Amino acid sequence: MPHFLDLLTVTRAELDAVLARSAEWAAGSAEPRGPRVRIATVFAGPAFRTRLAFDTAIDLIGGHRVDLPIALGEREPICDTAAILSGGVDAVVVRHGDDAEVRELAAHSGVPVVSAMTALGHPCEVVSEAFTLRQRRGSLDGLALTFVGADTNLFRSWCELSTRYAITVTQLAPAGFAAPDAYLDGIRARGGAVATSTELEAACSGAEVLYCDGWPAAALEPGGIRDAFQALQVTSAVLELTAAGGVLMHCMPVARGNEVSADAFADPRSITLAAKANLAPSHAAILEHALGRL
Ligand SMILES: NC(=O)NCCC[C@H](N)C(=O)O
Repeated sequence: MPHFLDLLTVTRAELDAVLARSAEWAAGSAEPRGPRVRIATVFAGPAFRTRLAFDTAIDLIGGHRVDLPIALGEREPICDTAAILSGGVDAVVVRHGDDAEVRELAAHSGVPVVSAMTALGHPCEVVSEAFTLRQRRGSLDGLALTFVGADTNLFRSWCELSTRYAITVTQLAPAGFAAPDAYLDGIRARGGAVATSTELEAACSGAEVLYCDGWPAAALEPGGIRDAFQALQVTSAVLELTAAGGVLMHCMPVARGNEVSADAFADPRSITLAAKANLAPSHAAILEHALGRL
């Protein structure tokens, strides 16, 4: 079953096909393939952008979206939810914090399961951001990306992508917020190129992409940790350190004045909003991949 739960269990060839198909959807030149499908969405939280993107994506590929306001694992065993979904829809898109529970759903599912974010990964978002960068520079290979933030789901999906393309991912975070060495070594063992840094200038100098995530909850309180994150804020001056053509991307929602200054976010080098416009086309391609249509 071609589930889409992370970027380690898809091949580079499959990702290439997803990116190529994303370009067709983005250009408005694609037509749905195959018969009409029914796709369930199970989203924890508001998931504003993700709902919008998947609703559009499902519409693009010729599907009907069945939005299910259920909380995975809350009222029945996940295997029972999986059994009902398998009989009722052609694929399931799920946003749920507990990564293991999403994998449990997939393990029991007779239809493809696509992760629309867990605490450990955000593969669809990163594919969409990567698609945006590929459109700009022609290829992903050779990309140097500095991830500004804690060890988050988005950071991990970028690390995973670095095992599929020649991307170097450097995490810039205060001491104590770097991803564990065991995780980073696992990525390296799979061919990924990952590093960590606590030094703003060193980590951002020459980067092609500064990718920001929001602060962890602990950094929102006044005091030491907040100050440590504040010191790594991406400002216009930090953007000046990047390589020629360097860009800023933010996963959103953005907290201006925290991880990024208002002027840096508004800078023409911030391609965040252009990237978000690529969510629907790339998600359409991911769904087609999961449905075996690429
Ligand atoms: N565009 C998005 O889906 N953003 C998600 C925010 C990611 C953040 N690390 C979170 O887990 O809340």
